[in-house]
Amino acid sequence: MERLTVDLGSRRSDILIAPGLLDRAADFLASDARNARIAVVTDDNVARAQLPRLAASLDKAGIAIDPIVVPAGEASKSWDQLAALCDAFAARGVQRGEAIVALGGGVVGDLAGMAAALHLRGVPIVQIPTSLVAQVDSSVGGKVAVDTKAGKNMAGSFHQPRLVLIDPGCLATLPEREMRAGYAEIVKYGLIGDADFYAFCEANVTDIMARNPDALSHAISRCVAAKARIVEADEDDTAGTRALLNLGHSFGHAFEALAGYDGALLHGEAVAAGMALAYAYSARIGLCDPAVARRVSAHIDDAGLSTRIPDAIGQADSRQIVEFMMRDKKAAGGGLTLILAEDIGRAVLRNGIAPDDVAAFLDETRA
Ligand SMILES: NC(=O)c1ccc[n+]([C@@H]2O[C@H](COP(=O)([O-])OP(=O)(O)OC[C@H]3O[C@@H](n4cnc5c(N)ncnc54)[C@H](O)[C@@H]3O)[C@@H](O)[C@H]2O)c1
Ligand SMILES: O=C(O)C(=O)C[C@@H](O)[C@H](O)[C@H](O)COP(=O)(O)O
Ligand SMILES: [Zn+2]
Repeated sequence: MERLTVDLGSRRSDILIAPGLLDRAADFLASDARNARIAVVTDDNVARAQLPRLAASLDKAGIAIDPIVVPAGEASKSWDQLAALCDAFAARGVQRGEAIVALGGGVVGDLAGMAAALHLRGVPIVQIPTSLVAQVDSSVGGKVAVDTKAGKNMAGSFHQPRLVLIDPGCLATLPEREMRAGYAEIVKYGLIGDADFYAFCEANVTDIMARNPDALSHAISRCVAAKARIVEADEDDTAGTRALLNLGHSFGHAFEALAGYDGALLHGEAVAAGMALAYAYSARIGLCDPAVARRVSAHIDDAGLSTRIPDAIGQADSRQIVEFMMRDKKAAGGGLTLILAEDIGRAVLRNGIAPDDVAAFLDETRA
């Protein structure tokens, strides 16, 4: 079993990674139960595919689950579901110090984490990520949020998990499309700061997608270790270090908002296109070699992900895309703030980018 930590003193997270870990989850959760019960937030897909494994492990330890099941999909990252979860915690009498377990993908993790941050002004959260996005990215680092009319994750907080249990075996039941979407966040870690890992991705994309245990475990642990170091350096995303994890997200979040959170466009798909566009724009302004941008685009394409403005945004034009991008959480001062790139493994934060220039660039990519 691999053990990693996000060392933030009293907000420290322990991260355990091992195939089969879900079947041993009770070994790590016993202290979180009260009156031999524990509240588990999940979604309806994961309730079918993976909850029975968690329940069996806890049952052996004499602990019963109080399942709270939300509908699968991004639409659940809403004010309504957040309020319903807070009410459910209150109805179950969840007390301070008693941890909530989030079993699922990034939607469940972000939503349950947000509700845990609010209930009684904060109860501990244990993340058990079951999607690739969640295992390589969202379960670590404490960003929790819901989507609002203004855009993706516009109301949120930081609520570090006490514990993250990552069982790559959970991915056996994850649909292919979700695996591909998760791969986008894996590639991101190579692009922002680790050219060797990016080369590993290029060479091993087929094995990762095929859920080859060695390739998958290596990718998960490299991403989680990288994220742990970034979060330790800049937990609250104010120093410009954590912002690099947002590569592709300014474009991507705008696409998701315009597509409407109905499943037509997944987060990872939006980020994949956003990363290709961030590199293409970097080449356009002379920040990186156009050959580098083409290499990134070719790899994203090889992984079965689109590098273009998604059809799911319908009739929305470049101005509307840029309007959402202006509301990005990274925005500071005038103009757009984007994560751009000088090379593979060298992402940079840039402020004051002219919105008109980005709109013109987007128009060109559509032509
Ligand atoms: N907090 C962060 O740092 C962070 C990082 C990245 C992404 N996110 C957020 O995460 C969300 C995307 O996460 P996601 O891609 O996991 O989406 P998701 O939670 O919707 O999960 C994807 C789909 O796979 C299903 N699923 C999950 N695990 C499964 C399994 N083992 N077997 C069968 N089906 C399974 C889910 O039911 C869902 O239908 C977005 O809202 C994004 O903004 C947050
Ligand atoms: O953990 C982070 O920091 C990230 O940026 C990881 C992203 O993959 C993730 O999608 C995150 O939720 C985006 O954060 P936001 O602050 O842009 O909403
Ligand atoms: Zn993301």
